[in-house]
Amino acid sequence: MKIGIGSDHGGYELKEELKKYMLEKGIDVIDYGTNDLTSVDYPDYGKIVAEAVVNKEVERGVVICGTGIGISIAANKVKGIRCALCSDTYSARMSMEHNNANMIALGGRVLGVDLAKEILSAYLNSTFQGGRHLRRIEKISEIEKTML
Ligand SMILES: O=C(CO)[C@H](O)[C@H](O)[C@H](O)COP(=O)(O)O
Repeated sequence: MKIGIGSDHGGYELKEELKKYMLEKGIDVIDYGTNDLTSVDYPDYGKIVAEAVVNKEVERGVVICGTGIGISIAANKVKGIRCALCSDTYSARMSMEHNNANMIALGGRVLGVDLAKEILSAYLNSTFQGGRHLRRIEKISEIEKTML
């Protein structure tokens, strides 16, 4: 599996931890920045990872800012993205099983590293269940088509 990861400065430290965690597990990771704690703007990183997912450079994306809120909002503006902000393992699993989320967002100032790893693992180890959930995902795509 190839995962794209990105963060602003508020998510940088957690990004580095999660990148190391995935690499240790043999997961291919592309890091889209940021590369240090210098203040940057989360929409830039939400967008670049979201575009990498939509363009199939990576299979799924992980984005991190201070709360995960801003970067998830930004990622969800890219057509075809379903980015789920997760702060517990159940939601992370459901985001894939029910919502087929192609990205998750995490809060670097909200989550401890161990919980963040558990959330990421729950997300990566889950698969979309299809069925009634597919119908609902398709309705989300229909909404996207009507957007101006
Ligand atoms: O998106 C956010 C808030 O909605 C993130 O938490 C940002 O990382 C945060 O806003 C950055 O704040 P800072 O005071 O500029 O470090």
